[in-house]
Amino acid sequence: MQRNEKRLLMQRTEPTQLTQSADTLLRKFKIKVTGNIIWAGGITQLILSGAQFVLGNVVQAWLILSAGVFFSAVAWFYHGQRIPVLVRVAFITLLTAITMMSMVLNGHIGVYWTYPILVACFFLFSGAVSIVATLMLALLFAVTAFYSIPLDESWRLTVTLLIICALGSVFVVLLDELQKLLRKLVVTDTLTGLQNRHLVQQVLERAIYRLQRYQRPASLIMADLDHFKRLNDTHGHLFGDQILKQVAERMHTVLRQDDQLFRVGGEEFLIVLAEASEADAATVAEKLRSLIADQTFKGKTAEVSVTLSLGVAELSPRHTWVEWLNAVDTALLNAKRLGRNQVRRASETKPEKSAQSGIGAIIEANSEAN
Ligand SMILES: Nc1nc2c(ncn2[C@@H]2O[C@H](COP(=O)(O)OP(=O)(O)OP(=O)(O)O)[C@@H](O)[C@H]2O)c(=O)[nH]1
Repeated sequence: MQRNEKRLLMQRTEPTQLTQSADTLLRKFKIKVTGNIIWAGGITQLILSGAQFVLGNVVQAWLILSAGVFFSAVAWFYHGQRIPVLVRVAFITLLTAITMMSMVLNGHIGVYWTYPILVACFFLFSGAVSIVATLMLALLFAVTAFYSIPLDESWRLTVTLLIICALGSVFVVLLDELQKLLRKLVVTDTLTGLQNRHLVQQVLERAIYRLQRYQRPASLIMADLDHFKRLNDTHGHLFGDQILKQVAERMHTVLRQDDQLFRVGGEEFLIVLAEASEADAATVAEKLRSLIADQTFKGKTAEVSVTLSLGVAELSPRHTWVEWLNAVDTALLNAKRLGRNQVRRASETKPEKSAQSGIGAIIEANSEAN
């Protein structure tokens, strides 16, 4: 199978959901939750205003009705978008004011609204801000309770509000951890533990910026295991997986700390070398080649020899990140054509016309899908 065909097939079989970044997914989720909370706030206030009209509390009824109309308008206006912090603060402040007023005028009846407001606050704000904001609200409600309902009940309310604050804080911390984990999972290749292709564009663009701004060189190495299909067919896919893991581990031993190693395809690896000319990168590539070829690999069921073909390309000031990737890809293709188990440089390779279907175009297509 042609290399580019193989990659396009891989691209098609990856679920779209996985190609979205963790941040995009979480941002969309937060937008949805925040919008729904404001809608719920608006509709609840509209219903409550009706009840106040029936009870004859006209001033309260108008106040609550205005809040309900405002919240509903905000939810409608910002539908599917991030609601600005100031609007969220206004939402919570208005609800708090209405609840405090209700506690003063109606005693216990107002108390019931303190709980959903605290919970909403945890959803509307994130991290430490939500913890501090809910604590402040709990204190405000407690003070109002001591003023408007019997003392023993005020204590009970204060304790239950503080319990909600504590539970909510645990929820915020867990969510934060989950977000970090999700972010890591999205950019990690689960088989080898290397970075997958998600951050490639970002890392290459940073290298381009450093070259343009500070004239710092950078080079790429693209490495592909030779005849890996044959190895899979002979020893099985699980054996192939063991070899892939060991190859990744061996590669690490040659690289410096600030070199970035990605697994960008099935048996294909990309290395971004900061501060390296093409000659430096070719030296590293040659070390990698001999490190893989000179020592056998031991899987659970067999011991095999494996070889690696590598392409090398230095970043030039006229390169976009896609062109740079395609340059190294073409050099690798050349290494394959010339017999495999060797290193080829982009400077000695004629650029390919089919750059549009190369690895650069594929990673670009994945980024655009995010
Ligand atoms: N074990 C294992 N195999 C994989 C994985 N991803 C891709 N492959 C296999 O890698 C092989 C790649 O085969 P080809 O595209 O024909 O390439 P090749 O046999 O290495 O040939 P050249 O690259 O031309 O030297 C296929 O058999 C894939 O199934 C993986 O995660 N684990």
